Amino acid sequence: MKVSMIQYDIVFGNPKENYKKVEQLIKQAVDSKPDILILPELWTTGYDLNRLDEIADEDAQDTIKFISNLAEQYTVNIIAGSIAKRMGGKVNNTMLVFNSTGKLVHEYSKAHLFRLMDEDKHLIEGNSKALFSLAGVLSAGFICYDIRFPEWIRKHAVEGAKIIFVSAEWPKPRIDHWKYLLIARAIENQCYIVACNRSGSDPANVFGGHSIVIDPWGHVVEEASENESIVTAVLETELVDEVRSKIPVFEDRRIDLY
Ligand SMILES: NC(=O)CCC(=O)C(=O)O
Repeated sequence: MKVSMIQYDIVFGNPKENYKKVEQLIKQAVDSKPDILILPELWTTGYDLNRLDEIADEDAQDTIKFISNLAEQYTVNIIAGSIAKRMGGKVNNTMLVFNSTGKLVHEYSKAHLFRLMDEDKHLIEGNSKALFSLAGVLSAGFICYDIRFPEWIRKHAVEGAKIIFVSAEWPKPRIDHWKYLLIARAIENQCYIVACNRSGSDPANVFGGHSIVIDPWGHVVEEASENESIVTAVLETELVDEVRSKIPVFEDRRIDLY
């Protein structure tokens, strides 16, 4: 399986400009014939949370139409990062997953809100699971701060997820946490990690890039620099079963103790 991560500099608070930019980047990315494309967190608005009244996507309708058309046009599965989705006056940070016919197959709203970037003041947390099947592989998709909660990721690995996708806007000052947390999640869950961060900056933060693909042994398969880039990697999903049978950590858990 081939995956491409679209690490780009999100235009602050401007969904129209971000749609234009993402259309160009997706057109570029499909040249390397990936099975799955992934975008960063809150890619239509960035962290312009004070203006969500104006710029959140009502019921995600604009984004669903936009990404669904691109997925169908290029026959590619798209994990459309996350967007600010308004429903009934409340806004979630929601990941949207489309298959290669353009069908929306899964939605997940960020379960852990990140107070340091004021998410708790503007957004509501999600309550649903992150598991989905795409391109024939059982996977799970999380959003940024979620990766600091190993129990949440483990729950999905135990239920069979072989690839953990992550969309993020992770700031540069903690980019070492980003890398080490993701390597730890790959090793402890014996799965692939495909994690797409943004690059560039907004009025409050500089973001760290370094989108990354990690294999089930914890080895880095591909890693971006800090700059805008599209990074493609090949995943050998059989490796997940191989590692899980060699060191059967899921079976060896002491669920009677913890
Ligand atoms: N957008 C986020 O959730 C950022 C999380 C983060 O920076 C962290 O250190 O955790």
